[in-house]
Amino acid sequence: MESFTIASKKVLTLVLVIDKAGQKARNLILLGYKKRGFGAHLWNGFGGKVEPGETAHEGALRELEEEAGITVKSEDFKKAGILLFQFENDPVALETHVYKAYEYQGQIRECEEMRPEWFAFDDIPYDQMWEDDRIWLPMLLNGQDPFFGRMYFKRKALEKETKVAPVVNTSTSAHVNHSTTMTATSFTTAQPKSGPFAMYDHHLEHSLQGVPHEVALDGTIASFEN
Ligand SMILES: Nc1ncnc2c1[nH]c(=O)n2[C@H]1C[C@H](O)[C@@H](COP(=O)(O)OP(=O)(O)OP(=O)(O)O)O1
Repeated sequence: MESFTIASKKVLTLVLVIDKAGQKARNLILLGYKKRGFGAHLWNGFGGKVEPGETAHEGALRELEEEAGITVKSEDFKKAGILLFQFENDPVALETHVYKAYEYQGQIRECEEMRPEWFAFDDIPYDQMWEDDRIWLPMLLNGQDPFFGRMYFKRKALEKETKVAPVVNTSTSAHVNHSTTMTATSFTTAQPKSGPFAMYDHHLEHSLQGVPHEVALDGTIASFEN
């Protein structure tokens, strides 16, 4: 897979907060509707880039507070795995550290980037999420973690501008050229499913001896966190 070679990577975090309701009520997961930026118009966990000087654990807690308004005690925060996202013809991979929490403190609130909402486990909006989520999220919810996944994405064919057919104005019989141009943004808004990327391939490993801590540039696990 020549076009998926990694030269460098960015470290990101992704946090899933779960409310285990007990036997009678339904288990719930907190997702956020991303209002802007990378992955806009998709539901996702909370997270973002790890800042210089931060560990992934610290960055994940910070992003959860910024995006959902809640805090989690370090001891209630569990590493669920690493997902390495690679994009065709893009040498920068996204090494995403995934965490889960069953307890939290504070009031959940919306921010300018994310709109949080609880979903029952059997009502998760997978058709409005990144395509890889339906592969690993059920594993996380069933306690089949830690996992390590490599997900390969191809950019959808959006670079070329798409002309919409001219419209005939029947009242005047005039041929009005309303041809418009579809941009990546309008495509994403109209068809939120998987955003402007399509998943091309994936490899998922679990039952690892430890939780992956870092991924080497050749895509293999560099070290474990125990
Ligand atoms: N494919 C896929 N599946 C599931 N989750 C993700 C992906 N790709 C991703 O990037 N993500 C997650 C990982 C992060 O939680 C976010 C992306 O973070 P981003 O919004 O770019 O980071 P911030 O630091 O918040 O960004 P700005 O504040 O700088 O806009 O999506």
